[in-house]
Amino acid sequence: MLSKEKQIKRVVIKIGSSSLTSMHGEISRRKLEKFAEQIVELKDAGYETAVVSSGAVAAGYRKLGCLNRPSSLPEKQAAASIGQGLLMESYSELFLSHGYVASQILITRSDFSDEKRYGNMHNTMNVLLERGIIPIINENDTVTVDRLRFGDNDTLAAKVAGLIDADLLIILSDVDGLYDCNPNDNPGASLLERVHSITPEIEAAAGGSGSAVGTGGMKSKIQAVKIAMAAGIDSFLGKAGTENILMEAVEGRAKGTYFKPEPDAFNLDNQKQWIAFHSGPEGKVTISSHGIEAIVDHQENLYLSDIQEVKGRFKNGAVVRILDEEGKEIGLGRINYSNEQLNDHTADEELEPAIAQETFVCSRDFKLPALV
Ligand SMILES: Nc1ncnc2c1ncn2[C@@H]1O[C@H](COP(=O)(O)OP(=O)(O)O)[C@@H](O)[C@H]1O
Ligand SMILES: N[C@@H](CCC(=O)OP(=O)(O)O)C(=O)O
Repeated sequence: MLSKEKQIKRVVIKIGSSSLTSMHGEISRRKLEKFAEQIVELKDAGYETAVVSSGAVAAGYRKLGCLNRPSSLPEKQAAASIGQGLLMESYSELFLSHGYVASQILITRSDFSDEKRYGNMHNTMNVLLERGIIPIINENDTVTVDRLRFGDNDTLAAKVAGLIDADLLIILSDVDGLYDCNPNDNPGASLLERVHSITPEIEAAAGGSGSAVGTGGMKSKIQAVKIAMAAGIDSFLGKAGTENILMEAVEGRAKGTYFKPEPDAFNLDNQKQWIAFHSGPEGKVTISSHGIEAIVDHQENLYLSDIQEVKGRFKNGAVVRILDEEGKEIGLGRINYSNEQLNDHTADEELEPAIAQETFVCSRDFKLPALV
């Protein structure tokens, strides 16, 4: 179940296309209404809720003149540009009828890797949530480049959960949890009710999408849960459309799979999360064993005298990979000097440590590569 000591206040709810569409792949007003009603119940009970909603392509492709959900990227983007507005109109109307205001936030992958935009998203969402608004978030489909897309919204939802320090990430899908193998192909599959770490067996059990409208399948949900777990956030995966599923999920008694980070999971603050998951490290710095002792074992700052080798070009303030003498990565950190200052020995140690503890993330603790 959820951490006993954890008071759930802020929740991110992700709903997939397959849970908002009819048999023919178009948006189902009835499903949208039922979903909105459950969110209203959470709001009435005092929870701050952000919604990551798919469905823009589904809501728009018919009006674009396509008979079926398109498969080419330009057509999907065009369909999303029609559908996103319609989807928002429906959400706004449904929430307003219960006295709540919805807001739209469209995000691309690069918004997370740009630290300023990351900070702006963080501040905007905090204001909205604190004022009782319901942010409705989706990928900004019309402007995303294929290679840089989230594609599915599971990863986006996990990153949003980290961004706003959510207490729980709820992923609603067309399946009532994670099974030990794809239940669509295996009638005897068993539901896994509690998961404490994403093992290779779990990753192997998670297959692709079973529907024509879903994109990520269980694979992308598990990757998303991994990101949430690394940020110390509990997740729940359950079936959309189930009566009271949202309230039961926050109360820790819903049917589905609860993912609870291991007790030793590292709860990264916002700055460290950005360094760990969103920054693009720009260079490599090898440090001495004395430096490792300081920055890893004693949680102290790293000083210039412990830097042995510098690779790549970076400005002061960039995030770099930190390696030990054998070339093994020990973490990521924001370096206070440029590669030129370090190589030319023109850095002034008096001013700042090379890497401060507050801007260092140890690989041992977050257990994930950067830029997941
Ligand atoms: N181990 C598993 N447990 C549960 N579902 C699985 C598993 N492996 C693959 N799946 C598939 O993942 C699907 C859910 O993902 P997806 O279709 O992308 O939904 P959504 O639109 O909600 O994101 C399920 O319907 C199921 O077919
Ligand atoms: N951004 C897209 C979502 C893509 C998608 O299908 O995601 P999902 O159903 O969550 O696997 C849309 O709104 O149509």
